[in-house]
Amino acid sequence: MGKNSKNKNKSASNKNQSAANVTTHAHDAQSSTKQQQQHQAPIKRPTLTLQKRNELSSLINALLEIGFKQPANPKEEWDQYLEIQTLLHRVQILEAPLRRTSSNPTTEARLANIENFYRWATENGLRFDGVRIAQFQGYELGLEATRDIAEEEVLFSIPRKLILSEENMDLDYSPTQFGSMSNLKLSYVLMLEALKPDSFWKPYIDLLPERYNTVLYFTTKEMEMLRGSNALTAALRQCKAIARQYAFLYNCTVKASRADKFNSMGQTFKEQFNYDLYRWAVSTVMTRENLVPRSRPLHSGDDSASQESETIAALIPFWDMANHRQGRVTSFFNIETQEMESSAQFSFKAGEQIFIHYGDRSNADLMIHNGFINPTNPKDYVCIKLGLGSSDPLLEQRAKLLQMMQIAKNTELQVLPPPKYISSELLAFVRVFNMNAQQLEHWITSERAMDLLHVDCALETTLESKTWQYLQTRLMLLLRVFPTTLEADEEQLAAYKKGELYLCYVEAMLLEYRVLEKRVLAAALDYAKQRIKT
Ligand SMILES: C[S@@+](CC[C@H](N)C(=O)[O-])C[C@H]1O[C@@H](n2cnc3c(N)ncnc32)[C@H](O)[C@@H]1O
Repeated sequence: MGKNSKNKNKSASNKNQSAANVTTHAHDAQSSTKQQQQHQAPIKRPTLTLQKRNELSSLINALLEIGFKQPANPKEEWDQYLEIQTLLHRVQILEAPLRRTSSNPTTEARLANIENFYRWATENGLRFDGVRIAQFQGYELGLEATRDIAEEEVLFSIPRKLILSEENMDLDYSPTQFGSMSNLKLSYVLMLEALKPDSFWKPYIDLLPERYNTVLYFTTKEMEMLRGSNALTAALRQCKAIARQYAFLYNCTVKASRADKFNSMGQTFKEQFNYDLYRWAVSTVMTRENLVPRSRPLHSGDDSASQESETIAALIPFWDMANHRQGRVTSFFNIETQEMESSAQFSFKAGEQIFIHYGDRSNADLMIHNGFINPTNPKDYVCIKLGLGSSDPLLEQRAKLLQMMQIAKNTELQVLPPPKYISSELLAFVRVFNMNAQQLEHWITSERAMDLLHVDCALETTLESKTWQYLQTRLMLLLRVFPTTLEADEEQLAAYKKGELYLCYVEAMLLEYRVLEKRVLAAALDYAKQRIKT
């Protein structure tokens, strides 16, 4: 639920939330497109030879095998990533003839499709006032105020008919193995529509970027820039998960058994599906999705309250042209009108860019899933891994005390930017980690275990100093594993900003991300040092 929503008819629209299950209904728009489809002469598209298909099959098997292998250590994780990239590169070479020719390779080309988009969107119920889509340096497209706009003023409303979700999937002719993988289903729907020459959604798809800056588009050299960073594992896992999903989709569509039903579009999909198309669709979803309530309850007899609480991932044309600025969520799905509504989170002057707030996210999360970072992110944090040793004789007691504070014994905890530095859970974990048997016994039997979460909790001096010593050492080690120092990175970033050093968008983002992560760790390290002195 959106933090600023009190209206029970409005369902929140925070991009952070995860999505839900499958439905049995398709949109009206979808079925009319289906009818048109049946009367259409088939388009001649390139297909792959049997030999290439066989080669692809063995690459798919290799991707699945490595995709399910758990790496034993960071080196193995990195090596797996390199192996997956090599396999995907070979896949891309084999699939090259299937690549979609995009009508929108540049921002200017996207803009050339804008009149068509407006016509389609307004004919189908988009209402907007004082806003237009425009180009902005550093953002590609965004929303611009065409007049002065007051805070809270309604900017636009988008009807359900213009919202693309898994509900547009024709379940009679779709793979049954998708289960509750909402993002995968939405990506599948988007790919189907992108392959249809006369899709209802074509004017929207023609306005989308052709490629993205998400981790799926990083080269291995770019990924290497994250060496030493706490974001590396999450970035590698994301690439691995998407490679695995591609192989899974290949098996349940291209290599589907004869018993599986596919309509003519499904047949086209079987021939045309390729990794590049999936990477594009998944990145479109990752960078632009929002959550909306299902249009109909999943089970008959469900009331509107359950409809409201069950949300699914969706693409919302026009709304998804807005860029992010930290603030508050001001987009809601109005259950009564069945429209997505957005109001202004600040006042805007004519000509200014209108930003919306996507939700509170760390820079690592923004970089991995959205392909940008926020250099002044007040909600940033750096996740570090902590765990109790299995040979620790006090393991059970420590785990018990941690559990009393709802902290897992193997977990990731947050280092925060000033003025907080160390999250409550991180501090409590390190305190418990450094306790002796007597201290553990004392805190387990006391009713004040939660006090350990507070920085000013009264603790024995030796325990308090061991805690801050431990944090100091850990933070120092985290900074040391980076191949470059903070000072060297700061210098490079300054040179880039002065125009003395050329970096592409992703390289500059990665360099700045590294600087921001190191600044958070270095500030927390200074803080830990101060705590030791006092
Ligand atoms: C929902 S789309 C917004 C429209 C997008 N700019 C376009 O041209 O289609 C989200 C994407 O916009 C860009 N973006 C959004 N907010 C940004 C910001 N504050 N800084 C840089 N890029 C941003 C990122 O590429 C992100 O993945």
